[in-house]
Amino acid sequence: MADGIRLEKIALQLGTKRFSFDIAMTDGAITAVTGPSGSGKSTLLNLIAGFEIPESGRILIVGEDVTHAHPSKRPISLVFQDNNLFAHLDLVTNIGLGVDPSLNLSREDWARISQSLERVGLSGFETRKPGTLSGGERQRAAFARVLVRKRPVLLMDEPFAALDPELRASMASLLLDLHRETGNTVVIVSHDRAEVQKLADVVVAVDDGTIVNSAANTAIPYAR
Ligand SMILES: Nc1ncnc2c1ncn2[C@@H]1O[C@H](COP(=O)(O)OP(=O)(O)OP(=O)(O)O)[C@@H](O)[C@H]1O
Repeated sequence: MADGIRLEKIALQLGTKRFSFDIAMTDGAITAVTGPSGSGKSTLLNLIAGFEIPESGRILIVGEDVTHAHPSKRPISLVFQDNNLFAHLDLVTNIGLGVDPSLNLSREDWARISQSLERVGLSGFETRKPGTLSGGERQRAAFARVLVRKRPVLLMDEPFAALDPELRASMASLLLDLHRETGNTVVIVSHDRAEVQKLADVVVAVDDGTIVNSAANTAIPYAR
């Protein structure tokens, strides 16, 4: 199968910590990244997103070498722990910027933005600024932006960590719906075993700055 994301002989040092990654993630699959705290899971996502540049090696996304490309030039959407929402802008504007950075949006685009807020349970929050939301609401707003952006690659770092179990499960189902609709390549860092089982096609284990295991999720796929 084609590679959605490929990290070829990547080497990076941050402070005293050395990282080396060499892995191919299948196009159109959901890859869960697991491992102990401090093992390098976020660093792996930061490399793919372009927030860290490797000292050597190459990063390819859907076949294109993006090793030195600016994060905004990579075909990815992100839901990271800090949500990447602009504090001074309301939610519809934050999500609208995800569709078009110059906010040149059609009536249909605005309708899709409202629908995405509705899908994550944030109807009526359109004019709220991120600072007035709870941590879980901010995570859901960041996910609403992903729903309208529809990029081929989605990177998520503990996206639902601040949510209670019920909401967490419903956001995981929404992620699966999006994945089935778009066939996107998803990389999700998660500590939640049930979530990994439910979502992942492949589970990658990171330890001490490198990948120590990569295997198909043994959960019965039809149970997803
Ligand atoms: N800019 C930096 N300078 C120095 N050390 C760093 C830097 N960024 C990350 N590290 C270190 O690299 C290691 C891996 O960090 P990373 O955030 O990738 O871990 P993680 O597996 O995502 O952890 P967690 O599950 O706790 O979020 C940690 O020991 C961290 O302190």
